[in-house]
Amino acid sequence: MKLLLKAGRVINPQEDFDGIADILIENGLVTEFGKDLPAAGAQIYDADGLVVTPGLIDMHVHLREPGQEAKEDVGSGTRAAAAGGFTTIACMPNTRPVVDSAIIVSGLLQRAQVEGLVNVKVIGALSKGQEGRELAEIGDMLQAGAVAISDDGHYVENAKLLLNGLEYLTSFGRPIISHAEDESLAGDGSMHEGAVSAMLGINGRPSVAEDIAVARDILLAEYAGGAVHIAHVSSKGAVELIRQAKQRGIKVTAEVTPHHLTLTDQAVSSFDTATKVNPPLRSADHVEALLAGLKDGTLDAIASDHAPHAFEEKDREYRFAPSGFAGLETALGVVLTNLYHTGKFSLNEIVERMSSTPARILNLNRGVIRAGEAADITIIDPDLEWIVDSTRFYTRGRLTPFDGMQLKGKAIATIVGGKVIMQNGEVHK
Ligand SMILES: NC(=O)N[C@@H](CC(=O)O)C(=O)O
Repeated sequence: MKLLLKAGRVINPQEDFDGIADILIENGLVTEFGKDLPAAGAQIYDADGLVVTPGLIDMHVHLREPGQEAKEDVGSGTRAAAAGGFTTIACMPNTRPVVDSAIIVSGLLQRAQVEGLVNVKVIGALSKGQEGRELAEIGDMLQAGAVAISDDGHYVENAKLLLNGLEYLTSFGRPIISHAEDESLAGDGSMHEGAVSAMLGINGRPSVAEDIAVARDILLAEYAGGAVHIAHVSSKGAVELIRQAKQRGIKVTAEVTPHHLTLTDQAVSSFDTATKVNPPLRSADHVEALLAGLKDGTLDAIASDHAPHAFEEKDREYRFAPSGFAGLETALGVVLTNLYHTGKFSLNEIVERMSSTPARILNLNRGVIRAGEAADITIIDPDLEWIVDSTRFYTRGRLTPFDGMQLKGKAIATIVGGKVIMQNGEVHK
């Protein structure tokens, strides 16, 4: 089957290309890329007026399999990814049981083959059971196909364990992804510690909890010569520490979420548990620092931290509700509305941070449109105005702090391996 994407504005940061072009797809691969390609025998997708990019990649997703399918599973999570314009996602290991052995990695990859609509990459746990005591079967998991290692959802309190992990991973060229919030400081808090938490009478998770953890992780990475990736950076102190570490040549990369880039702790004033997330939504000065960090390359990638929970779990008093909310179906719209349409970021900068860069960090053969490579492509209407309606989400965990918001910009087609799996918001399969 041949598919010709006709006359779209192709933004392909890896090749330094931004211009009108056609893309010919055959048997799952991009075969030609250029002007006025012959249409003979091909199905045509008219991309005139649309933006065509390498498939978006979300390197931080909770698919909840195995064991927590009431929140999400591979089928519902990858449908949500397709709806949001993502062609590849990497899933976190804080499941039940934890993804801490090769057999679970293989099982999950097999499930993804059968049930997954988009490419699923697996991140294995750093410690057995994510208990922070003993290293998990890291080498075996990487051999089974895991692309990174993380105890996400948990702070790795034991510095020796993290150091051992970093040293061990140097021989594999894969990063440890760190959930950097010191639990002794943040543990009993439900939101950012500051004026708003004081007013609401909710215990806070202070930004210094994140700063301390990031500082320690950077020092350990430097000492071990290993690579650390800081997940969901949310504090201005963390941004500055990462900036300095990069200047010193330490192997540190970082991601930031659409919600931390756009919302503040003011959102919690509603006591809506859809605003509860780890790390928490912080004050405006932190948001400013995150935007500056993303702009100057201190923060490398945008990742959703899609963390769905069942409605009844979130439908509780603020401090008892679990942290996290759905992110895959709003990520691109939130980013385009707040970063592109405000003139702060170019489309090229956004595509880089949502596709090429996560591909580089996870060492994936993706994030570029090039003849001979897999035809994973996202087609975006940057000017489409829409209202977030969580009742129409594909994810099972439908809570989001963006519900009801008017956004501008949306993925209107998702192509994975040459197959159009989402068109105009409808996911096929
Ligand atoms: N980010 C979140 O708020 N939640 C994550 C776990 C975590 O990172 O705390 C989840 O798995 O639900």
